[in-house]
Amino acid sequence: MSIKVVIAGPRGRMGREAVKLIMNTAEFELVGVLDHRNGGRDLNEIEGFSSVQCPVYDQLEECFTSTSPDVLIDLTIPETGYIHTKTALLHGVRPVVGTTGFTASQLKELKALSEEKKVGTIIAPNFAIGAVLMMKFSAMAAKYFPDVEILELHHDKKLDAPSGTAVKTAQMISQQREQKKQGHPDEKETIQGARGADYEGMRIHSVRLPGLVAHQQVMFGGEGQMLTLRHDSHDRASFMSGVKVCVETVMNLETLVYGLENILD
Ligand SMILES: NC(=O)C1=CN([C@@H]2O[C@H](COP(=O)(O)OP(=O)(O)OC[C@H]3O[C@@H](n4cnc5c(N)ncnc54)[C@H](OP(=O)(O)O)[C@@H]3O)[C@@H](O)[C@H]2O)C=CC1
Ligand SMILES: O=C(O)C1=N[C@H](C(=O)O)C[C@H](O)C1
Repeated sequence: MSIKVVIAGPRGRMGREAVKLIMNTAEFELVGVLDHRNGGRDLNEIEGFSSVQCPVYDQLEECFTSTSPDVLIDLTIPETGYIHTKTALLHGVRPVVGTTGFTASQLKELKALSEEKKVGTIIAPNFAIGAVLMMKFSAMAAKYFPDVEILELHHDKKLDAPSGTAVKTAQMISQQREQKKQGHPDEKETIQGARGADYEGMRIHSVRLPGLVAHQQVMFGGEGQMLTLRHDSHDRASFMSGVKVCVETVMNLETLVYGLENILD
C-alpha cells in the first residue's frame, strides 16, 4: 500500500525537489499540494510541473478532508510551517517538517500535541546525511574541545538566522560541553553583533550571500591546535534521501522526533 503525501510549499526550492522525490518513489503517492497562491488549480498548470497531475489547495483543512493523506511534508516559512504542523496533528496527519525557525516553545507545544494525539511527527532541521554526521561529530569533539564557534553560510533568500542546523548543532554540542563563556572576559563589541549570536557562551555566525546553497563549519580551538568540521550542500538533491527516510519512518511513530540523527541507525 502506498503512503499518501501532501506537500506544502511545492513551488519553493525544496518543494520542487520534494515533488520530484514523491513522484519518483513507487511507495509514495502525491495526493495534493498546498500552495497559498494557486488554490483550485491543478499542479500541471503551474510552471515546471507540466507532467505532474495533482490538485492544489490553498486551505490545509480542505486539503486534508478531500485527500485523507498519511503524511504532510512542510517546506514553507517558519510561522506558516508551525500552523501547518499543528493543523496536521489535529487532523491525524503525520507531519514531516523541513521548515526551520520554530521557537523552543513551539517545539515543546508540538511535541506535547503529537504525544497527546499519538500522531508521529518528525522535525528535521537538516535532511542531509552529511550534515547530520557533522552535527554528531561536533558533539563528540566538544567533550574534548569546549571552545567552539559555528559558522553557517547560506543563500541570501533565507529568512531565519541562525539556521536550524546551527541551532541544532549548538544544542547537541551543549549536551556534551562543559558550560563556558568563550573569548576574553572583558571583550567588547565596537560594532554590535561582531561576535555573533551567543548560545550558552558559544558563538554562532551567519553569512548570507548569493551563490551559496547551505554550508556549515564548526571550529574547535585547543592549545596549539584547531579542529574544523565542515559540510557543504551544493544541491538541494542532498536533502532528499533524508526526506524519504522521514516519510517512511513517521508512519510508525507516535511521538515527535526532533532531528534526523534520532532515527538513523
Ligand atoms: N530541513 C532541511 O534539510 C532543509 C530545510 N530548509 C527549510 O525549508 C524551508 C523552505 O526552504 P526553501 O524551499 O529554500 O524556501 P522557498 O522560499 O524557496 O520556498 C518556500 C515556499 O513556501 C511558500 N509559502 C510562503 N508562505 C506561505 C504560506 N503562508 N502558505 C503556504 N506556502 C507559503 C512560498 O511561496 P511564495 O514564494 O509564493 O510565497 C514558497 O513556495 C525553509 O524554512 C528552509 O530553512 C531548506 C533546505 C533544507
Ligand atoms: O534555508 C536553507 O536553505 C536551509 N535551511 C536549513 C537550516 O536552516 O539549517 C537546512 C539547510 O541548511 C538549508
